Amino acid sequence: MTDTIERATTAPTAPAAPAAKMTARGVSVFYGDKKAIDDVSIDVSQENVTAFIGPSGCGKSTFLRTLNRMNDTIPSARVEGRIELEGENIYASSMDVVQLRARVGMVFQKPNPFPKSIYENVAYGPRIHGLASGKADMDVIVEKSLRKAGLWDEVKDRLQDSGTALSGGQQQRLCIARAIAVDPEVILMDEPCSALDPIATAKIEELIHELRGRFAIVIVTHNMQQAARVSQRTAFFHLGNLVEYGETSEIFTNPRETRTKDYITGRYG
Ligand SMILES: Nc1ncnc2c1ncn2[C@@H]1O[C@H](COP(=O)(O)OP(=O)(O)OP(=O)(O)O)[C@@H](O)[C@H]1O
Repeated sequence: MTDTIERATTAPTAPAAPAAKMTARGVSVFYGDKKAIDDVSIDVSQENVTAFIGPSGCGKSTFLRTLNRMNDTIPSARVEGRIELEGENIYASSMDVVQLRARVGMVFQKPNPFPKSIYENVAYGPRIHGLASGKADMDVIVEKSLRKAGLWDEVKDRLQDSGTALSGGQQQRLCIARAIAVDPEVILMDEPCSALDPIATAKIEELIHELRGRFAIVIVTHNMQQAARVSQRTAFFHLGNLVEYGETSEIFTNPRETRTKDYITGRYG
């Protein structure tokens, strides 16, 4: 744990009360009769990387998925409460879910590029959202997105190769480029490094640092060192409850709640 604490204290500190990009108020999530998330309220800002931590099954992924309505794809899932993106209720019947998921992009645990070329993986979103006016414009979007995802130099000479032929870490950066290509406001990452080796993991963590501020980033991680390294705000979940949410350095060095302390000191998890 010493390692965690040292890293946490050297992480950049969050500015005071940054404006919220997304707000959740009184959010509960049910799978059938089972309540997986109980009355969670949280703000997510653009300036900070926000980490969701907590033991397996505590509801981190469930709550993350409420932020871009990915739970809509699970028939038994039901969401109560209010979630706003820039003041707009994302569960309103007028909300276009395809647009919402472009504004709030997602990167999954297992890299999931389309079985298409590297170029097409990135171009697909801008094409369906009508963001490019022609081939030259699309080329610019693809290059910019791959550059922002730290992948351009590795793939610029083989853009027509299949995305699935890349290494796992490269595939994950391709998925990040794909999310970036539609110019999202928020990027949700659900354990984005859990299938990667330490070197590929370090590259994704570096990338998260670089993307911080341009996009609001929310990351679910099992790895407390990772939360301490990449985030400025940390939310600790336990049994569907949000136990504590605050500056990452505070959560790791001076948690207010006993349950948080027990978790970060490895007493359970
Ligand atoms: N599709 C689903 N149908 C029914 N129950 C589900 C579904 N997905 C998750 N759950 C349940 O909801 C609770 C929260 O699960 P969730 O996956 O959100 O937790 P988590 O903290 O992300 O866990 P992990 O760290 O293991 O991924 C668990 O009890 C889980 O079994």
